[in-house]
Amino acid sequence: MEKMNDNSGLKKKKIASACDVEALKKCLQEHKGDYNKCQSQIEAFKSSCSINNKPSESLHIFIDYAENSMEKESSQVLPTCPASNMKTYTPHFIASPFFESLRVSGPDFCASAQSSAEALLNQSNPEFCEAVREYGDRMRILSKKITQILLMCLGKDFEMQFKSEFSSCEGYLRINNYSLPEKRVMGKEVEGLGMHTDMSCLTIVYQDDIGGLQVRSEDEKWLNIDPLEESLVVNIGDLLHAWSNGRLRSSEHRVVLKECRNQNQNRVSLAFFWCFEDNKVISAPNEVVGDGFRCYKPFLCGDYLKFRENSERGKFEKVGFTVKDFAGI
Ligand SMILES: O=C(O)CCC(=O)C(=O)O
Ligand SMILES: [Fe+2]
Repeated sequence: MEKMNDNSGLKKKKIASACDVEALKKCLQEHKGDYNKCQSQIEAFKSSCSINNKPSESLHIFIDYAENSMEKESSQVLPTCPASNMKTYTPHFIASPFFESLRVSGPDFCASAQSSAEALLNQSNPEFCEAVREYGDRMRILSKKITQILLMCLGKDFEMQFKSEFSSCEGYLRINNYSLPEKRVMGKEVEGLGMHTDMSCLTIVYQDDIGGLQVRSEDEKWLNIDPLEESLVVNIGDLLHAWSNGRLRSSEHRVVLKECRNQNQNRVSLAFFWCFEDNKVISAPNEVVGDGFRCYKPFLCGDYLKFRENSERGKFEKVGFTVKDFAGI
């Protein structure tokens, strides 16, 4: 029997601080990152450290607003529409005939949302601005926490790299709107967004209840990532893939437009991309490469983004260019 030696005779229970990740860290280290073996620590971490990810009331206003503003935009003739010159808006046919997207950038999500609202609708909307700010700020906090956990999974003391390598990361949000094709061939899948990897460290996706997101497994099978209430999807992007020398694998994914009961319903998703700053040189630290081969040449983050912007996009069955094409050795 354990000896109690403090005055009260009771062993004091360690109370988890706001975000005490020690237990999880220890478990992941002991089991070399195998999270299946750390379920109880993960549950404890979730309850002590998670932020409330349930889309708030204001987020619904924000999604409705985004849908309405994009419907208005897409019904206009693009060459005469002032917003068609807007760098933050991706109209139909750029990535896919059924996809359009509005970008809102940090660190000041509110200001960015405000200028998009003004350009799209010629009016400001404080509610929209506030909802985007709240969502963007929460996603930034969540991205940092997830990155810290991923670094722990790489091995002992890797989270020490967080401060020096990731502290200048910033995020941007894409509000994606997928319309459904009017004519459909039964049983034929329709491409909403072609196969691609994200140009981020990581991406956090909120999808509505329609579904359609698919991720390609290592053995090249497409897995449906079905919407789950109160859940977000996290993808590792190309920047973290290169920084970790391929140990954290960038996910190949796409969006399939499904048969839907209500054909008038659009699919909406919010993708938050957490990225290195443009002028960061991305080079896997020696500790990360270890005894293995270095797989990527050091490169400037902004140069990779330019390369992707100017190169062929992914198709339904073929992934577009990735960091392997740009910096692979
Ligand atoms: O709409 C989705 O579920 C995913 C969107 C996506 O992959 C992207 O915007 O990069
Ligand atoms: Fe993506």
